Amino acid sequence: MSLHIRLRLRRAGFTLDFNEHLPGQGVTALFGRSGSGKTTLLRCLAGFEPEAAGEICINGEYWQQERQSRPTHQRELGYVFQEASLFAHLTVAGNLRYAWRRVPAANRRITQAEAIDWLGLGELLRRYPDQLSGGQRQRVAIARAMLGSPQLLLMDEPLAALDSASKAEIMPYLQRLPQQLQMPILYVSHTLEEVAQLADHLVLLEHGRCLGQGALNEMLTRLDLPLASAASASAVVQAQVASFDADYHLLSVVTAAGSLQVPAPARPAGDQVRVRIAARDLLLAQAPLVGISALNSLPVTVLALTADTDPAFTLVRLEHAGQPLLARITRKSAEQMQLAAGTELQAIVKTASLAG
Ligand SMILES: Nc1ncnc2c1ncn2[C@@H]1O[C@H](COP(=O)(O)OP(=O)(O)OP(=O)(O)O)[C@@H](O)[C@H]1O
Repeated sequence: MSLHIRLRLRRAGFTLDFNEHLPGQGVTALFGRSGSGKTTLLRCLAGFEPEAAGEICINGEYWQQERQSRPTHQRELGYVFQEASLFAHLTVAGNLRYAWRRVPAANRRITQAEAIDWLGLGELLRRYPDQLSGGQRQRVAIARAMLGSPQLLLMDEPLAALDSASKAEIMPYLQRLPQQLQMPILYVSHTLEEVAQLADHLVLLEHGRCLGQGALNEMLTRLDLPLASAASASAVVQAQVASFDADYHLLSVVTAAGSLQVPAPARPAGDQVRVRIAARDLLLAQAPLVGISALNSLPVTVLALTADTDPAFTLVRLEHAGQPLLARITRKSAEQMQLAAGTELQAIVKTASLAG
């Protein structure tokens, strides 16, 4: 199962030149700054850019092979835009039914009841789009895109137009989608927090080219990419909820090699969560410390070091039970501690947060 995308599109002052194999399942984030070509790549996949040359093969099906290119309506895709474009004259139920009816019965992979349940639309079915909040409209747009039973779901910054409360409301629905939907999702974003919450895989775009792609945490902590020196640089590790301390509002989570206490609301034991550890929130010590306020300490090994873009700092890539972590410490400390690949240390986590 994979997506093979080889595309070239020339415009005045910009060339998209992309040639990658991407995972055929889960959420792949297309990340990069404004103008890096994220939307252009999605538009080529959707068949909106007739000038684009190359090859698009989606889990074994060719949508484009050099000069042979399927028109948009023959590409089984769902497209969710920044702003939901619902039919204003139809209720939520009507919008969903419209999408569902367009798919021949034999090709339907999702029922209306599933889409309504997965996006929490039960209470909204009789409303018209102008009676919905921005976040609700976007949930309907996602359900409608899913009901087209696509082979590929394209999402272009679906949260960008929402305020932070609406973003927080919609996020849990998005986080559950990959388990519910058996279809790959390409998700465009320029917000690292959003990517940390949602993506399994990350493609980094710059000037229309792919700078690198890989599993989320691998990419976030690679020292040769600009992600590691971003102000919000962080690692995201997989963990399981063990317990909740209601007195202190701390969630105990277990990672592969130890537990962490994370300030977060209650979650049921056994839930899989992502824990985000910002590079600036890691302190490094040569031996376990006692009598400090940080609650979490992890044994780590230095994998590599590099200069930060700020000359006062050094970026350190660490490994903790096979998971890469990232620390941003002063260059002076790195020199005084004589850090080098292979050095064993304790990483003191000042604070960690749940990413989902
Ligand atoms: N219709 C168009 N005609 C000509 N140039 C375009 C057109 N649309 C986009 N571009 C240019 O193509 C480049 C890539 O734009 P694109 O919208 O794909 O970037 P992006 O990474 O999605 O950016 P953003 O995050 O701001 O949406 C930019 O230089 C942009 O100015």
